Amino acid sequence: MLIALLPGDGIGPEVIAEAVRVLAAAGARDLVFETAEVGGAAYKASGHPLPQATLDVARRADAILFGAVGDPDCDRLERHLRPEQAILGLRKELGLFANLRPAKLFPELADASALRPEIARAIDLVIIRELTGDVYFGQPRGLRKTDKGLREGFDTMRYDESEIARIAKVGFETAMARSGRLCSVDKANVLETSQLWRDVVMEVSADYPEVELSHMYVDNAAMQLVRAPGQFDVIVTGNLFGDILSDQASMCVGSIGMLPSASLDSSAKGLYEPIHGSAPDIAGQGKANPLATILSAAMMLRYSLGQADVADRIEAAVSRALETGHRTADLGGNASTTAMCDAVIAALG
Ligand SMILES: NC(=O)c1ccc[n+]([C@@H]2O[C@H](COP(=O)([O-])OP(=O)(O)OC[C@H]3O[C@@H](n4cnc5c(N)ncnc54)[C@H](O)[C@@H]3O)[C@@H](O)[C@H]2O)c1
Ligand SMILES: CC(C)[C@H](C(=O)O)[C@@H](O)C(=O)O
Ligand SMILES: [Mg+2]
Repeated sequence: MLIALLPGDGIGPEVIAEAVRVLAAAGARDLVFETAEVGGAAYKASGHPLPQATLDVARRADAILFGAVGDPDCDRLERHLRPEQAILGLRKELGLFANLRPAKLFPELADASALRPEIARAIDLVIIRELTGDVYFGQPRGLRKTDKGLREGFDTMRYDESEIARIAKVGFETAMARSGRLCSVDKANVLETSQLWRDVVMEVSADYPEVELSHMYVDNAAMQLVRAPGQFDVIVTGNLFGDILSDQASMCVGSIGMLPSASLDSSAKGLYEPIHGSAPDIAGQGKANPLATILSAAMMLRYSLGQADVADRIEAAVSRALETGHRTADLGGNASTTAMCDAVIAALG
């Protein structure tokens, strides 16, 4: 099976290298890797953040393991040349509309959570974020001058009912496979897109009478995630709200360096990446927590490669490595990126 490795920028290459080591040590079967440049690294090498050759490898591959993109050197470039366009382009071009972001507290990390340990212990949820629509991709957008000569920026938040229905189905199916509870998060008290979102989610719910559906406004959801996260099992939400809530959820389980993700199309094809970015502030220092990427690799084995047994072994090894006290700085420890990965490999047994 062909895996496209897209390390990207900043800490991306550091954490991808560790995930590849873990895949080998865990006995993942029949993997062939092909590495390609993406993001700021690709821009600097070839003038485009998502070169055609990279897109071609991503299309040919059975799964994609992605590090992170984002480079301060590129912040002043025109938007279409910025590194972040690469991940947005991959999601859109490959039709990866369903983004699964599980947040589960490893019991050993109760003290690393931003929440009180007794609250943090209850966290085992998944955020299902719509990934190819919303204000991220809506047209028109741009910068212009108003009649008064003022600079004005504008974006368009939009969803059509088919986009909402297909992500809602992923939410309901996921809820069926878990506790049977689904919370749809929107801003239907203000936004037309959210009113449609709520209507369509309710329509789809008719096909899932076993699922207990609730609705919550996103501002309240942000508050409830901190107040009583144990009430959530599956959250389904739009692209922008899901982006923000998942970074928040990561601190509830200890660190942004802990949250993996799967971005799926309607088949088994997927892109797997940590939810964090290129972290330029710690890049090149051996400080990055590799666990989000290692756990993303485990998701890849489970969802795209049919190797759930190996995925289970990796997740158990992460748990054991944490139990034995190994932690990177974001979790309050002093293990380097490589030492953290060594601990996971040792725990594979
Ligand atoms: N999918 C992606 O590629 C992706 C995701 C988010 C942000 N970005 C990009 O990354 C760049 C930096 O963005 P940002 O600073 O807002 O977010 P970030 O996630 O890169 O970093 C936020 C903070 O978390 C820390 N952090 C992140 N990952 C960590 C890890 N694995 N271990 C330890 N600490 C970690 C960083 O050091 C930083 O202090 C920007 O260019 C942004 O657009 C890319
Ligand atoms: C880099 C950026 C475009 C991206 C997003 O907003 O989707 C990131 O924050 C993420 O969460 O994957
Ligand atoms: Mg984000």
